[in-house]
Amino acid sequence: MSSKLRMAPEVCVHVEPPNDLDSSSGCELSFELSSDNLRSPSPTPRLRYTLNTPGPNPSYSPPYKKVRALRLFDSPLTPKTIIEKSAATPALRSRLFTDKPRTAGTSQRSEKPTANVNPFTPNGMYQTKKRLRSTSSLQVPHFDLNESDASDVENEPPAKRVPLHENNIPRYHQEFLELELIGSGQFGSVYKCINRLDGCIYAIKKSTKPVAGSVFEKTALNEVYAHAVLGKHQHVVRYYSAWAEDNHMIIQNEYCNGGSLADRLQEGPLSSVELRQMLMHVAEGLRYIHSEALVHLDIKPGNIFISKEKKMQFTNYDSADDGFEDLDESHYEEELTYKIGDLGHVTSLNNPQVEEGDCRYLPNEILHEDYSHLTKADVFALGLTVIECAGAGPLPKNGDDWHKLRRGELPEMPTALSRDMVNLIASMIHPNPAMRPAALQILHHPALCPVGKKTRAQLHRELNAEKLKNEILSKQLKEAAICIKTIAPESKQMKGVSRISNRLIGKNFNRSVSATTF
Ligand SMILES: Nc1ncnc2c1ncn2[C@@H]1O[C@H](COP(=O)(O)OP(=O)(O)OP(=O)(O)O)[C@@H](O)[C@H]1O
Ligand SMILES: [Mg+2]
Repeated sequence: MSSKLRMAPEVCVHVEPPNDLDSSSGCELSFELSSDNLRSPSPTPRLRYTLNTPGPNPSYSPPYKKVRALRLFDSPLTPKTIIEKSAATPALRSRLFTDKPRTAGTSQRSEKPTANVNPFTPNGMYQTKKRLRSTSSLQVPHFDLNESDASDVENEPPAKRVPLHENNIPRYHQEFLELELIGSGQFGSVYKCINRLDGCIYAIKKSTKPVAGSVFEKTALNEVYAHAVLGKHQHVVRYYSAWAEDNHMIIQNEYCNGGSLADRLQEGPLSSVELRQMLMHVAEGLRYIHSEALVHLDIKPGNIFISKEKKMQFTNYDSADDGFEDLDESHYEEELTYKIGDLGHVTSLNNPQVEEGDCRYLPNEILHEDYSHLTKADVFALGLTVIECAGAGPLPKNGDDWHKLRRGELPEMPTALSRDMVNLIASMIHPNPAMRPAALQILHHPALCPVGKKTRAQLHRELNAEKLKNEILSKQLKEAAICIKTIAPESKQMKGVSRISNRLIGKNFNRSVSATTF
């Protein structure tokens, strides 16, 4: 593309912009040289210029003050070199030129840097809604004065704007050290990796097949979109990043060191306490997902992950050398957190694109394409997950037993469960989805909230009282330690006292109990 200054009558100069110069520069230039800006002739021009203006008496002199200001005529610079120079001046360049060449007829919008629109973000959902509204208004012809809205939508660029195959980045081996394969499923294989830079462990999921440009690209992106939106909850596997490499989709997630719930079930059913905890955690995760107007649609033990963490069970106090070294050893206990993962089937409640999950956990209504109670499909799948964890697995894929479960009939469950728990599970697999509890109702059910009759305020009061008691006991313990130190004058004697105190308090003795002995 070139901007053209007409020179009359003898010379015609083409101003060739640099390769990355777009037509906007031409626009500016031609504006600058408009007839409005014509000024008086300049002294002895080397070249005689004229503007291609409709006005009378075209001048054979430099056309206007700003061009003279460029010192075109008393410097060896040609218009071409001026533009080349200006291209090298960032401030001016950024004003004049955009980074990408603009082709004729390309709209302003296409020059924006491209990025996908995540359909699960509020903005993405809004755009989908608009698109749906416009489609439905096209299907039912009517005189809608709100046309501008629909035409806006037609002009909307597509949500997926970054072709994966054009965005391959070789990050995997550069950034991560592969430790081991930790699992594989329908979509891909998951590797335990250590990030070379931050030294932390991650679960990296790689699609088995190249997805870029294939029908699986949408599914792969769906998982990334869902992870990106649902990345901030204790009971949802955390997402860090995703990219395409060798046309495969790669997702970097939080590593759950306890494996999947399905792996855990290989060791036998959960106890009633474990079952209660698992149900509470997954229901919390579901409540969060549903509150974001999304549904998981593939809840099952293989997609619930366990994170094991050593947690200190006792408040630590000042660890100065007080002769109570045994007591300073923190008492750790392993704490399990269940997290919902594998978000490949997530869809939005506003515009459900249902991809049926595992048939063992699928409720009847989804098979009949009734999507009016999608959140309850997750509740149903969680109900069956609980049944499996209580020892009634493996669940049937079809046949009479499959139908029995869909009729709401509970199988034999080896784990001893309270009546409340049995009632809760039965309600979760109710044949009528409307009758199943919502995730929040599960959390408030007496089976999970045995203190359900106590109000929040009451629970807070009790908690504060316990904290206060704990604080007083810790203080007493500390004072006792100081007291022992001051009583024992010599280190030899001190050793004796320490021995006595060790004997008195004991390594495995509960600190709060030992404090009461003073
Ligand atoms: N974040 C993680 N931490 C630990 N292990 C994981 C993690 N993610 C996946 N895994 C392991 O990899 C297996 C497969 O993972 P995932 O379910 O995400 O893959 P998939 O291909 O989508 O499976 P599906 O067959 O359910 O579609 C899991 O069952 C689990 O054993
Ligand atoms: Mg899975």
